Amino acid sequence: MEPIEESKDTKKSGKGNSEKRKLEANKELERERTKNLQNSDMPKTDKGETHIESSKGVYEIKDQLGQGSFGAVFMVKRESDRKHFAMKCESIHVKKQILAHEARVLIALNMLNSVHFAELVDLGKLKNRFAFIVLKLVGMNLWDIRIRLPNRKYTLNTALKIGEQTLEGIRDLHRVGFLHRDIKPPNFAIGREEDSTHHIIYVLDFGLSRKICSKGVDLRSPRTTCAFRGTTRYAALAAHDMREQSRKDDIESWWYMFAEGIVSDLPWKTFKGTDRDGVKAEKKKLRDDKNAMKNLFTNFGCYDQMSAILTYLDSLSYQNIPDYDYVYNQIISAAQANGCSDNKSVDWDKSVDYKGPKYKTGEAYIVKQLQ
Ligand SMILES: Nc1ncnc2c1ncn2[C@@H]1O[C@H](COP(=O)(O)OP(=O)(O)OP(=O)(O)O)[C@@H](O)[C@H]1O
Repeated sequence: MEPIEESKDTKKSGKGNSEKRKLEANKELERERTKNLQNSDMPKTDKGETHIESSKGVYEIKDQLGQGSFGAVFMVKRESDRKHFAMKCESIHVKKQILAHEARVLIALNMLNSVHFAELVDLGKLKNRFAFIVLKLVGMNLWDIRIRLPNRKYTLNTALKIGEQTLEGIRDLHRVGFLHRDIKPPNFAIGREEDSTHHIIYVLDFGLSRKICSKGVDLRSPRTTCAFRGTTRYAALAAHDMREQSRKDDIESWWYMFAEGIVSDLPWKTFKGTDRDGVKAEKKKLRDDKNAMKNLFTNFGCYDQMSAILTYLDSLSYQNIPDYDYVYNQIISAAQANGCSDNKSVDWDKSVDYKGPKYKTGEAYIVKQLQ
């Protein structure tokens, strides 16, 4: 699989080469040590630790679904009703504990009743080992779906429907007062056929999310400088410039992800995650050189709309709340121009009409009672 070059949460260093190498080697050792500690904190199914208990119920650990810097994610079965869920476990040896933060974001989102977020069903702790949250189980992520398609390409109809749902998901996250700050295809997944949610797209992973609203304040004041947050390929220009991100920057990252869904290969596809300046230059070129934008989208019949969205996003400043409905209307305009009807099937389920959720226009931008 072609990996997405990651570049998260780092600061550029002005150190000399040998010092840098030494630092890197030490960091690598430390990472290895922490990873071993973290692994030993996780449930030990091979040693008979097959059940995890919370105050609400008992979960049998089935398969491991994924691993991250935090610990691991398991598929579990709830004993009481034999339903399957995902259990995300965070070792106590993780330096930056984020699970409690993720749980807070999910609780706010569950109150919103948006379809785009996995329900948080339980949470708990195993003393001196790990904390866990239990979530609705979702299906394949958008990255894995695309790279399994012929020529790793979505049809335009599918790319536009994904654009519509992911935009709505991000808007809803903003409505409860959080930025995501790591918008990328692996952080969105479809639901599962078993519970008929496989046409719904869910937003995952709130590890880098940041609370931007508090009582009576629609947006926190920006810090003068920030560490880079996000993934180079999809990072907004503000993130490249180490500036504070706001709602518009999540939507700019969404634009790069959306554009990739349409054309498959972004001009900076082969750049390494560490080459942030190179990627930034390519992103700037899309703005400065009309032909670059034209060449990217003309064959896909949506140059006007993609160009209009990016021009609009670039006109926004830190404080502005984006007009999500305007962006959505551009997607609809592209769909109409290219004969993509509302129920035309999507690439991951070709045999039936599409029955995914429709974007709801006119929603309140900020849900005050959730702040
Ligand atoms: N609700 C879920 N249902 C099914 N699988 C899940 C669920 N949540 C997470 N996973 C799986 O676990 C993996 C890691 O989870 P998640 O994306 O939340 O962690 P992460 O913080 O992104 O990890 P990383 O450190 O790699 O960024 C996902 O890629 C996915 O495969």
